[in-house]
Amino acid sequence: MLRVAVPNKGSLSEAASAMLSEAGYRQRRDSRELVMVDPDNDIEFFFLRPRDIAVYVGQGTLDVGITGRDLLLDAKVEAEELLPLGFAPSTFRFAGPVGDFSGVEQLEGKRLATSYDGLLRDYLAERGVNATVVRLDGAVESSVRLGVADAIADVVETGNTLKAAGMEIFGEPILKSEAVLIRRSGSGGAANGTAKEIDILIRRLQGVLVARQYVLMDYDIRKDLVEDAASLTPGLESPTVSPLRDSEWVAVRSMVPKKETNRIMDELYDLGARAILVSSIHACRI
Ligand SMILES: Nc1ncnc2c1ncn2[C@@H]1O[C@H](COP(=O)(O)OP(=O)(O)OP(=O)(O)O)[C@@H](O)[C@H]1O
Ligand SMILES: O=P(O)(O)OC[C@H]1O[C@H](OP(=O)(O)OP(=O)(O)O)[C@H](O)[C@@H]1O
Ligand SMILES: [Mg+2]
Repeated sequence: MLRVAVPNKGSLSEAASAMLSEAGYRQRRDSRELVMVDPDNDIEFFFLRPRDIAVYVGQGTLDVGITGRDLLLDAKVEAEELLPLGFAPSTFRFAGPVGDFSGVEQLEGKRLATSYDGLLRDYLAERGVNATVVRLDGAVESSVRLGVADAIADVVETGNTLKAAGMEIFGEPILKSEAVLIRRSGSGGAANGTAKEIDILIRRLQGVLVARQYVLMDYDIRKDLVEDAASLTPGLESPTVSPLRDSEWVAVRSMVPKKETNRIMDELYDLGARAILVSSIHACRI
């Protein structure tokens, strides 16, 4: 039975369970449940703190897990990313009181508060900056006002928390993060059964990602324009072209990135396509 770690609380929890449900796995109904078996899929879910998930997976206690890329790298464990999952995007950045800092080099000798000290120490060491790292559990934005630090390194999503604390970001982003599926490093040679189960999980999650990112587009076009139309909607492999009763025309079906739906419809219409229909993809295997 495959053992999978899922975030039990915080920014990743709901979206992770939603994605697993969409991929056809049973998820817990009560947020206090710590373990849940999905017998139909021969898989067991363990609901854990996202920060700890890398530790369990790194130790090999659990086969795979969902956590943040930033949390994975901060934990410094023997675990690696298998698949980015496209939710919980964030950036790990420096911030300080408005006007105080403009670059990382100004951090020499300063005190920096963060909840991600592993990530921050690596970054400072790579750039040869000597600063004191103050490890805090959360509400890091308050540390400067309260005199514990001169600047911070923290997760920024909308930037609203920083703004409310009278701070601004400076320097290049330290890390761009999102939720990721992880496994123990070098477990490519895992027991055959487990490797196969992990492959199925990955394929199912990829199916959800594609269903979320693509739509299905159908349209009719005159036969002589089909090559131009196909270059607008190349699809993943190649568009399906079917004959119509009117032999001058064909019907085309293709997958299109959801974000580009309207631009592509406009361009197809200008080209001469008609009856352009868009439908969502419920599930798929690529
Ligand atoms: N606005 C956000 N605040 C915090 N983490 C976020 C945010 N958006 C995305 N994330 C990502 O979520 C993960 C952190 O999840 P975690 O549950 O530890 O934090 P949290 O939501 O701040 O929970 P808590 O503060 O209650 O522990 C990281 O990978 C982080 O990059
Ligand atoms: O850029 P924003 O959209 O404002 O989001 C980022 C903020 O959200 C998180 O805090 P959280 O609410 O988890 O509190 P915490 O600091 O106690 O973890 C994070 O640590 C930042 O403070
Ligand atoms: Mg937090």
